[in-house]
Amino acid sequence: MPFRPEPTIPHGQPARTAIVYCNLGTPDEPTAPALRRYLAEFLGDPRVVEIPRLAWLPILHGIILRTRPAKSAAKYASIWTPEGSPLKVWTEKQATLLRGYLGERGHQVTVRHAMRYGNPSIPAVLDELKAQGVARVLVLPAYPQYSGTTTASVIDAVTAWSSPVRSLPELRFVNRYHDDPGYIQALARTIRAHWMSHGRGDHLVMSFHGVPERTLKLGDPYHCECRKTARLLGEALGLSQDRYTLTFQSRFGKAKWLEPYTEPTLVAMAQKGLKNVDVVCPGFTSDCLETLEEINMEARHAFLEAGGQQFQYIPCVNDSPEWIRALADLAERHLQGWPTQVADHPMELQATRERAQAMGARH
Ligand SMILES: C=CC1=C(C)c2cc3[nH]c(cc4nc(cc5[nH]c(cc1n2)c(C)c5CCC(=O)O)C(CCC(=O)O)=C4C)c(C)c3C=C
Ligand SMILES: [Fe+2]
Ligand SMILES: [Fe+2]
Repeated sequence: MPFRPEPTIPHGQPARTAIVYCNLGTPDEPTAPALRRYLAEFLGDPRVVEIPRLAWLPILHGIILRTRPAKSAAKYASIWTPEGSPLKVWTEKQATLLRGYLGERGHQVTVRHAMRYGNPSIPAVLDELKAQGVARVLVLPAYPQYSGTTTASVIDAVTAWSSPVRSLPELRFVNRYHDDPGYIQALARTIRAHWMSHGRGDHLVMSFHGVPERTLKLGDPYHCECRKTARLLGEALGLSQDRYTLTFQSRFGKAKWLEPYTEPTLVAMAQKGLKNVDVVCPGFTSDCLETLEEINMEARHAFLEAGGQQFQYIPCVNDSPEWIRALADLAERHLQGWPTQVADHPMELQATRERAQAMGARH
């Protein structure tokens, strides 16, 4: 490891450093009331819908929250698992595995997951960590590409929590890792493994969550970062530019969003004679409604209806070892300078020295 030596902490001391791995959040149940609560919080966030509050809140509460919750609940019901929402299941699993990886590397850190909307909320997790005496918190969003709508909103939630707190832990934020080699390799390996076991289509569509086009004009780097991820992923897979296409999905509302849109692109491809397509969603680090329902159900149906013959959905990086290793590397880089390495136990050190001396080693 090329890292400089870090201060160590004695054995048996509580971990005073924490990582909060933050994802978007998901409803507690696939029901209209649970969806109403979740969507009210999500779509009430001024980072997500940038319409003046006075105009937006009556539309949100008077129209959208009367109709959308039931429709969205039916979609969630179609992907729900016995353990709950896929986004929740994967996010929890990723945090557990990250804790294990970092522990194996000798770091004494608490790893918790938190959700920007819904539960466990960012303030609830931070309150708990503070009560445990945690002195340093690394906030690691589950979003590789920075967007004001997602990453900055996580930062808002943390700073809103911190503003009434007198004695604050040290805080660090990871803003982006869209071009991180570990992330790109984890994506490339997931895709190659899928090709090896299921065969390869004639074209790869890389579908990212969209944002309103206006945010690009206002300086949001999201579009740029999606393009860079797509280019690096294409290079890692050895694909020429005509073998893959970058698209944007999940448009919300009437405004223009980033183009090209995923589903119309797939339909146009099928109409032009493309028979076999592979679709991957590199901006999503865990499978969720937007990948399992919107892509693997709705977009699949549209492609096949338009004349396509085979639609292969390639799952997200989820709990793949390459991805967890990439997350651990990323966390390790951002933890630098914080005392997280557990010192070797003095008794064990002594025993090792004695063994080495008995074997004739020179110190
Ligand atoms: C990956 C990054 C994401 C960006 C950027 C993003 C922007 C964004 N989203 C909406 C509206 C909705 N998104 C919804 C679901 C959803 N969005 C993301 C990620 C990003 N969103 C994920 C991972 C999910 C799935 C959550 C899950 O529970 O599985 C939904 C809710 C579902 C529905 O009712 O359709 C909405 C609404 C906007 C407006 C926006 C940027 C302005
Ligand atoms: Fe979204
Ligand atoms: Fe969607």
